[in-house]
Amino acid sequence: MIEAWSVADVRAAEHPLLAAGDPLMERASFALATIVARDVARRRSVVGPDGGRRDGRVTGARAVLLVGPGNNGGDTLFAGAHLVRRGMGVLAVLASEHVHGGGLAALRRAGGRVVELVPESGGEGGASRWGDPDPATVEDAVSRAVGADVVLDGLLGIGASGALRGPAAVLVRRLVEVLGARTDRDERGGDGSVRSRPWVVAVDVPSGIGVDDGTLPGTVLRADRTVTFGAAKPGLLVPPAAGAAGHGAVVEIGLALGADPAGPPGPAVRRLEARDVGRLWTVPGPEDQKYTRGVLGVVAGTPTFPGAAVLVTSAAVRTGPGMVRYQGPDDVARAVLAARPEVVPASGRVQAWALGSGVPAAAAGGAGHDEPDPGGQHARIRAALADAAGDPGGATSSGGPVPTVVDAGALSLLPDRCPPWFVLTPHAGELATLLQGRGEAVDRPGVEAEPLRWARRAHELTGATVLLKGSVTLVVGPARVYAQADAPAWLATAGAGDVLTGILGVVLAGHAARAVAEPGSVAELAAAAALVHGLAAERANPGGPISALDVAAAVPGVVCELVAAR
Ligand SMILES: NC(=O)C1=CN([C@@H]2O[C@H](COP(=O)(O)OP(=O)(O)OC[C@H]3O[C@@H](n4cnc5c(N)ncnc54)[C@H](OP(=O)(O)O)[C@@H]3O)[C@@H](O)[C@H]2O)[C@@H](O)CC1
Ligand SMILES: Nc1ncnc2c1ncn2[C@@H]1O[C@H](COP(=O)(O)OP(=O)(O)O)[C@@H](O)[C@H]1O
Ligand SMILES: [K+]
Repeated sequence: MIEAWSVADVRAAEHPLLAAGDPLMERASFALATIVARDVARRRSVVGPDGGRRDGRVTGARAVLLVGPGNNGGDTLFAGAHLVRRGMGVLAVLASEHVHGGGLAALRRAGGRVVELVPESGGEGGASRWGDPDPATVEDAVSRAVGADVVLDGLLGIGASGALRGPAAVLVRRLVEVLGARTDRDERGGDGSVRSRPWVVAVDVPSGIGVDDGTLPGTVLRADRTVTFGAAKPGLLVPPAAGAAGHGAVVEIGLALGADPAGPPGPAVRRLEARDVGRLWTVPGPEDQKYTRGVLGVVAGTPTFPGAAVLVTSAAVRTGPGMVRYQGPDDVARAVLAARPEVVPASGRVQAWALGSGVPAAAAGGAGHDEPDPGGQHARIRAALADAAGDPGGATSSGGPVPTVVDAGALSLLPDRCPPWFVLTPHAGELATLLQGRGEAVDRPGVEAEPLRWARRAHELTGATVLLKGSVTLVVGPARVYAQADAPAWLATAGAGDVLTGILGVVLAGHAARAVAEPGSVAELAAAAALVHGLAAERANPGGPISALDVAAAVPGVVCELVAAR
């Protein structure tokens, strides 16, 4: 599991170490330089006599450091000194009135070059604070950066507030413009020697991201790699900022995060990895029979949208439940059975529900709609929601509350308050509609700009666990947040969400008692389902187009590998 800690928690953990004189910056900058040198060697790899590639030389490679006012700039300058000692040509661009004095002195001693960023007009005059380094205009600095092998973004770290300001902001905007015009295809010629884009390494975080909330308050230089110190930060996992972080590397610097029982309750954001999910998968034993393994009840699809019912049930059957029961109009049930003869088209006791995929939302206010209840599915969903909440008077009694996936049209049928074992699975547009219905003024772009904030808000307003779908799937439940980024972008295809509904339903059915008794566990189960969904999408056709049904077909293989590796 990757654990991301808030800025406040990182600062609190750093405090006693700094007070004791621990050389945190030395550790951080040495590790940073080691990773940068390794990346540069890989990027400069050459074809050997045997035809295989081997790492190239670091000596002679060029690094440009973008240096801001704080310790983030300090880390970058010290790392620059290490890179000079490894034979690299290093140029620091000072983008701030003040920079870390010790770092600057170390870089100079090592033999690194320094320029001071000045406004295009030539500056306001006055002596330079940095021992008269050469002035560099934004255009100079950009052309140096673009021509380098590697650029280290050390403008701002966890001390950032809001968008980059001042000359650093101008520099980054221009650099992004120039780099944006170069495609990844430009990177390497056939002999491996052509590089028209430098490798960009963000120091601790890409400068100017919302470190705790994952927002992008202004232009940010997208990194190919982020080397982060002590622990991952939420903004490296949460969109949209996560998209600027590239590959991750966490450098251990001795912070005892999570070790103090009186300290913070846990990481701000978590990301499950494959081995975590293998461990929590329910594997049947000899004593099991179909009813002990978990039965999933599905209410999905309408005569107009029968495909969703086929997709939910297909994915569910492929995920390994004891049984899948389907409830819906006869012609939809026939389509389900034609695709999946394993499905039982009758009501009965279930350990989890999957509701609403392919069912239109109820019209606001209810009355006056052409077809107020398409195929009778709204009535079935209402009954199932009451059953799931533990209402004993319902037509289908499961004998107690059961965990439930609430997708698509079922989101419009929720009660005011839900138990945390309801998992709402909106995409950004559906989340905006749900929030509008509860008095929030937010639209789809608003949700996309601040998905963590709005998923949290939906959790607060409804009480339910909220799984917000997207390239990174966010799950917010009681005291837990997960950010899963397991899926290829090819998964953005109609019906993919229905497949997730089926997978998640079966995961919940396999852990029904725990989900109800320990509300905190529901978010983890939902994150696990998102991981399986994403891996199945990749496995369905690595690197190419996929159909939703192909994702469902790939689930058994993914589960098999996860379980075998635990
Ligand atoms: N934590 C750890 O364990 C370790 C941390 N380490 C390193 O320290 C880094 C944190 O250092 P830091 O506290 O000096 O903050 P950092 O981000 O470099 O700069 C703050 C300065 O930027 C300014 N500023 C703020 N926003 C701005 C904006 N939008 N646009 C322009 N300027 C802005 C702000 O000015 P102010 O807003 O206060 O006027 C202030 O002067 C951390 O990321 C890591 O790299 C490691 O060395 C080892 C262990
Ligand atoms: N850019 C992307 N990269 C990876 N996965 C994505 C991306 N965009 C969407 N997804 C995933 O694809 C699925 C789409 O679901 P949804 O929007 O509900 O579609 P549908 O309702 O047609 O099934 C979700 O699981 C979502 O997380
Ligand atoms: K940075």
